[in-house]
Amino acid sequence: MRKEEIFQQIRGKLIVSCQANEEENPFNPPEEMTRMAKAAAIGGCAGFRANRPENVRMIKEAFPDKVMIGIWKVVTEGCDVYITPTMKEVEVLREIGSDIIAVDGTDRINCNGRKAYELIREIKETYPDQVVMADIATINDARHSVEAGADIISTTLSGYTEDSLDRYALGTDFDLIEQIRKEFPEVFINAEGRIWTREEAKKAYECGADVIVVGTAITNPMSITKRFVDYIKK
Ligand SMILES: CC(=O)N[C@H](C=O)[C@@H](O)[C@H](O)[C@H](O)COP(=O)(O)O
Repeated sequence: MRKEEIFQQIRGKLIVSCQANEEENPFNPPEEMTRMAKAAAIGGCAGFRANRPENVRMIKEAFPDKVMIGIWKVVTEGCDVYITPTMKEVEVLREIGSDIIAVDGTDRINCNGRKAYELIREIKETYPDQVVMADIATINDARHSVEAGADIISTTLSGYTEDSLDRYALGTDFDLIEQIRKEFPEVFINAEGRIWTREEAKKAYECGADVIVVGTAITNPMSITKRFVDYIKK
């Protein structure tokens, strides 16, 4: 899919992140995750975000016309960067039908000793037509990622990096969406991370997002249950 076509298909819509990374999660097998994706498709989502080749492949095969954001989380000891960290993962995700590939766009040091956002430039130099989403945590990350050539800036990592940990408790990072929109009026923004309600989804758009990704609140019954259980215990 071409970039313009992708943007047109997802602008103003909902993308559902279909991930069940915990071993004990009953939706962990790709067949189960694809079933979850089917439910999201029937509900009207415009695309998916999926982790690991087996999930990306199976969901894309089931829904070839919907936009797929492919990621591959690889955890390396002693390294904070885990979302699609190197070209090796990028090559595979491209092969199996990721319309968009999301990578870490922070300035943290990757397992290969380079800053994470530098991978964006490498992807764009090797595959100029590949649409790249930069998962960032701060406005500084957004600056680096835009300069490196990212097509989409996503708030995914706000609240999860050392320099943004204080954002976690605040829920969706609306301030960051606004900051990015103000500084980069033309950039395509994805709001992602801790969107739990329809009101928050709407607000993300009002703050300047072009698209939103919702994960846990839709596709993780384990976390949804725990949230209720913890709350009524209080
Ligand atoms: C920080 C990190 O690794 N985020 C991941 C990125 O793919 C996923 O674990 C999230 O579920 C996804 O971003 C959607 O967010 P939420 O589940 O909050 O709607």
